[in-house]
Amino acid sequence: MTSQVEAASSTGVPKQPGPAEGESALPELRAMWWETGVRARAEAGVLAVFAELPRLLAEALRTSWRADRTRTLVVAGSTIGSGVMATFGLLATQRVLVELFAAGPTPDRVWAALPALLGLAAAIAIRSGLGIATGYALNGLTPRVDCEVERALFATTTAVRLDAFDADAFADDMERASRGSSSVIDLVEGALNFLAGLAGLLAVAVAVVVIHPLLLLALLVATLPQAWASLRAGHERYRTYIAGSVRRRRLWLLHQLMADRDSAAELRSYGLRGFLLDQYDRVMGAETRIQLDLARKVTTTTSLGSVVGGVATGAVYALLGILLLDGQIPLAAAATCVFAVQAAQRALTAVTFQIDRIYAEGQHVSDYTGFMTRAADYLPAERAGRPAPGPLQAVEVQAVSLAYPERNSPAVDDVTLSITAGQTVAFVGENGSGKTTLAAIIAALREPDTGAVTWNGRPLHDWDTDRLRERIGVVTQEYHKWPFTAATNIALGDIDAEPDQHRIEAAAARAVAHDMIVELPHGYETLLDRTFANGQDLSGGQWQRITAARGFLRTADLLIMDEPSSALDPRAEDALFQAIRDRQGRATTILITHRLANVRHADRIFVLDHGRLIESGTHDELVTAGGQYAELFALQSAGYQSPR
Ligand SMILES: Nc1ncnc2c1ncn2[C@@H]1O[C@H](COP(=O)(O)OP(=O)(O)OP(=O)(O)O)[C@@H](O)[C@H]1O
Repeated sequence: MTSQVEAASSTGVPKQPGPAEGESALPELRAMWWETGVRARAEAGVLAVFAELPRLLAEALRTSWRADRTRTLVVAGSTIGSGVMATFGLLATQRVLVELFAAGPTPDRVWAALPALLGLAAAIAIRSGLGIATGYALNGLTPRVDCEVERALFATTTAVRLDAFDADAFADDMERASRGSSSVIDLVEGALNFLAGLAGLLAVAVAVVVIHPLLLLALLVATLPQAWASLRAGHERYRTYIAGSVRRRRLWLLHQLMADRDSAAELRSYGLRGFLLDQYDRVMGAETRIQLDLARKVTTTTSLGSVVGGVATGAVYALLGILLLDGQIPLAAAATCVFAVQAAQRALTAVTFQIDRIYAEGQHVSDYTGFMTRAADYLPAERAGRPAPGPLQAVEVQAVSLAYPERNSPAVDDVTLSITAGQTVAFVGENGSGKTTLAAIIAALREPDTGAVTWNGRPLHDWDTDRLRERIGVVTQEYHKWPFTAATNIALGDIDAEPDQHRIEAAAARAVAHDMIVELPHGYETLLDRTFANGQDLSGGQWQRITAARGFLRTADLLIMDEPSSALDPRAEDALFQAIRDRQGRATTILITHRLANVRHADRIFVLDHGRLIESGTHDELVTAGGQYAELFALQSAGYQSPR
């Protein structure tokens, strides 16, 4: 275990500031750059909460307005109306009390109070009605805001360039943004409830000032300590959230490792159960200690606030008594003020709770909006009016280089080559020599740092990217197991075309997948994901056949096949390469494989080494040249010779 820590530290990965006790045995996770800003805000204290409030409220109202104008207007109108009714209600209460405390026979006093009493009843009824209207409007607003925000997030995550995913923090950034997207509705609700609470407070303040201005001071004294305490408590909670960010990622990782299907077999065969449970105990131990510490701090702060608030309220009642005895205010005004203090305390509790919520959710929403802004840097440049490319005549790779972030040497280093229509060419070379990266550049999936790739003489980025990609099929080495039926898994290869069972089966046949699919419980309609009812999984080789079929489905001018046969049995491999050879002369294929026997028929073989193109020619030419290709080929073919 110690060696693991040493290994992690020796990689130069920066340590997290002050890892909690008990976690030290776990490998260090990277410090996240986006946490720096959030942490700074979390340190900023209660005043910073108020400083941010206007921005967050504006953000919430903007989002709400965009999602549903009518409902936003209903909520705003009801909120203001409700505030006005609250003021009216308190003033009516005072009027009722004045009439009831006046001199004269009781029936006369009741009759005199009746109009004010009716006014009070009307104010209460209207306020309740407005509350119901707000509830309905908010209920309708929730799904609309959720949809608007989530749709925008996915529209962005699916549009950004592939190199975004190489950037250090992008994946974490995206994870927090998706958490943030679900906070938007909380922010909107919090903001609307906050405004409602504020309207209630204002209403009380106005009523109190009308009765006696000095009572406003009393009101403030009675309510502010509690407000401060609950704001501090909220602040503590957010600080803990940030402090636990790295730990939560570790827990999530451990959940995956211990409860995931993919790791289940290795976990058992290597006996990793105890090791992983021990890691879990350490992280959870630290988490529990931190949560207990937080609970203690929060309880202390809120208790303190309650005690101070109670004393302050007592002082206010004492002040009222003095004013009353001194004849400064009538009994009715003093009694109304007691109601007002209680109403203000209720409104303030709601307001501070909402401030807390707005601040905490607002930070997550800032993660979301911040991500959307940063992700915009990764969106492909909009260049209107670019022409659609015609059928492939030639692809030219001109002095192309690409270095991944934080890598010292380029993955592709000054490569120049050309491919003409109808050719089958092969990229070969040792692991990490840059074959996949070069293919991704040719497929317009990655932009080179320097140099250019042309399609029929014009740089790739001068063509309409979508139309260009339609002419290119890519069977990737790290294919994805899409959780759809076998037929759909193949149809994804040409998703814009009408589903055509005949075409799908033909593509499957070329990839030696047809017979295997027919034998599945529901044939082409078998769901290829065990997490669904009646779902099935396939072997690695079977998945690879489906992936190749997906590539064959599209009648692509240029088909790039990256290690399409690494998991195939000899018969399937032979049939697959026969299908690839059938394209020769009719369509263009780039083949990436370590099985050199399969590239003998290629029109041209390009040999890469540490990103550089070191040899090219036909199989015979390269063998005669006696370079790296000849050496690798000899090594591989020696495995098939009988030992001497
Ligand atoms: N997304 C990435 N981020 C950082 N480095 C990467 C990334 N993808 C590849 N590399 C690095 O770039 C170099 C070239 O990788 P590439 O996948 O192109 O090699 P390859 O020749 O296809 O390898 P293999 O034969 O193992 O498939 C390697 O050193 C690899 O570690």
